[in-house]
Amino acid sequence: MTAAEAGTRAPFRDALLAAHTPVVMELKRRSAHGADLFRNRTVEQLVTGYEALGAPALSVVTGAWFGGDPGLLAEVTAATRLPVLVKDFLTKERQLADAAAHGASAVLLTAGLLPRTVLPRLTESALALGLTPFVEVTEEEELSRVVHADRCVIAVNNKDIRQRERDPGDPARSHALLPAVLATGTPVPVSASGIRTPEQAAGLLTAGYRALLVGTGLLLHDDLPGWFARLAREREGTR
Ligand SMILES: O=P(O)(O)OC[C@@H](O)[C@@H](O)c1c[nH]c2ccccc12
Repeated sequence: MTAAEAGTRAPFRDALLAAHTPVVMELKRRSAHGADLFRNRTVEQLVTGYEALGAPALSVVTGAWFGGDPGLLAEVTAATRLPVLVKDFLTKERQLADAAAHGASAVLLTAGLLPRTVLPRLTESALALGLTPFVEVTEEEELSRVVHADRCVIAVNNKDIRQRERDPGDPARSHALLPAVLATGTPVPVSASGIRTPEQAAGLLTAGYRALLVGTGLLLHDDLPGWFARLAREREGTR
C-alpha cells in the first residue's frame, strides 16, 4: 500500500473511541533487556494475527533500543489498513513529517523527555500533519504541559522511560493518575506498558481507561485468543 492509499485509514483517536476491543497491539522486535519478541514471526504474520484479534490500531517500535529501525514503519503500514502509532523518541518536526509520509496515523510524544516548550510545538505540528499526538506521561506534573488535550490521546506509561523501560512496570501508576488524566479533557485516556494479564487489562478498562497499549504481554503469550476471551469475560463480569 502506498502512503496515498493510507489516507483511507480511520484517524487513530477515532479508532480507539469506536473500538470493541480497545487494545492497541504493538510490534516490538526486542525487549529492553534484548529478548527476542518477534520469535521467528514476520511482520505480516504478526499484523494478520492482531487484525484477527480485533485490534483497532497497531503500534510499531522503530527505536533501535528495542531492535527497531525506521523501515519497520513502512513494513507495518504496507501490511495493514489499521491506523498505526510510531513509538520512538521523536524530538523533531522532520521526524513527524517522515512518519506521516510513511503512513503513520499517530506519533509518540514523551512529555518527560521533551523540553517544556517543545511538547506544545510538536503537538501542533502533529495535528497539522493529520497525526494523532499520543502523549505519554509518567508523572502528574507532566500533564500540565499538554496542549489540545481534546485532540490527543494521553497515555500513562506504567514503565520508567528514564530507565529505558527495564523495570517490569506497575499498572498502579495508571490507576493513581487516572483522575488527573481525565481532568485534561482528553476523550481517550490510555494505559500503556507493563500490562501482562487480561485481569490487569480489565481492571484498567473498568476503572475508566478508554484503551490500553500492550506489547510484550501479547508478543510473549502463546494463546492470544484465550487472552482476549478472558479479557472479555472479566469485563462482562464487572458490568
Ligand atoms: O511491551 P510493553 O511493556 O507492553 O510496552 C509497550 C510500549 O508501551 C513500550 O514499548 C514503549 C513505551 N514507551 C516507549 C517509547 C519508545 C519505544 C517503546 C515504548
